[in-house]
Amino acid sequence: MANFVEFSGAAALNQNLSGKIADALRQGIADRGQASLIISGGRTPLELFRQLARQELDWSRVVITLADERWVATDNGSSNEKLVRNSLLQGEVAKATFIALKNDAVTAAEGEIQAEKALAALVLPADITLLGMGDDGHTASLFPGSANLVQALDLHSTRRCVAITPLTAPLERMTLTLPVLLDSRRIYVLLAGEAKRDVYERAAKGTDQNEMPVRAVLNQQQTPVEVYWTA
Ligand SMILES: O=C1O[C@H](COP(=O)(O)O)[C@@H](O)[C@H](O)[C@H]1O
Repeated sequence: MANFVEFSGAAALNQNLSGKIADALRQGIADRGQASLIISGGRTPLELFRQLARQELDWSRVVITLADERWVATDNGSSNEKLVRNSLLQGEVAKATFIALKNDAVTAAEGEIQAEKALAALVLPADITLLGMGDDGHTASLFPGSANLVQALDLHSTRRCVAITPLTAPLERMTLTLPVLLDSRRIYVLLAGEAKRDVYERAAKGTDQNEMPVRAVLNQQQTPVEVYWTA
């Protein structure tokens, strides 16, 4: 079960979490010569990414990828890659290796094979996986009730990514699969606002992963999960 940590404000949370992520990456570099970081998009992590970009470490030894991507052009305002390029992959962090999930295929389903090939460069286990959560209980792009959710949640699957068409949100997506998301030394779930806290509490009580896929991350024993929340 996840450990819930409440902060007095976004500034305190972002300062704490950017420091923890940077420390974990430094440790990965010291122990193994390289580190890997899986991050989410959406609105919540923007300021965290700006603070993380100021952390001093050897970013050239870090591989970064997204937990999920919306299948839009990378200059589209909904692109998670665009958000990450503008907020995190700046200055020294531009030396990191970034693995994009979006490619030139017209649909995410058509882009799966190419995205799988790109993800072969992702060193697992990741040092840190940073996830968010939607009001519908999705995390990454594991959306409730979506057609490919069973494949994406399959812990025995060797697939690294799966195309998803959400029922509860616009845009086709590419998501990392559950076994990849859990193949991490530590997972942080970053939440802001009372509404997300309510959703989290509902998710933490139940077991149906099809209804709230974030439960597959919260209710597992494989990987330590910290839920970082602020109003
Ligand atoms: O669509 C997405 O939503 C979740 C949550 O986003 P937020 O805007 O509420 O922070 C995000 O974690 C995911 O990466 C994104 O693609």
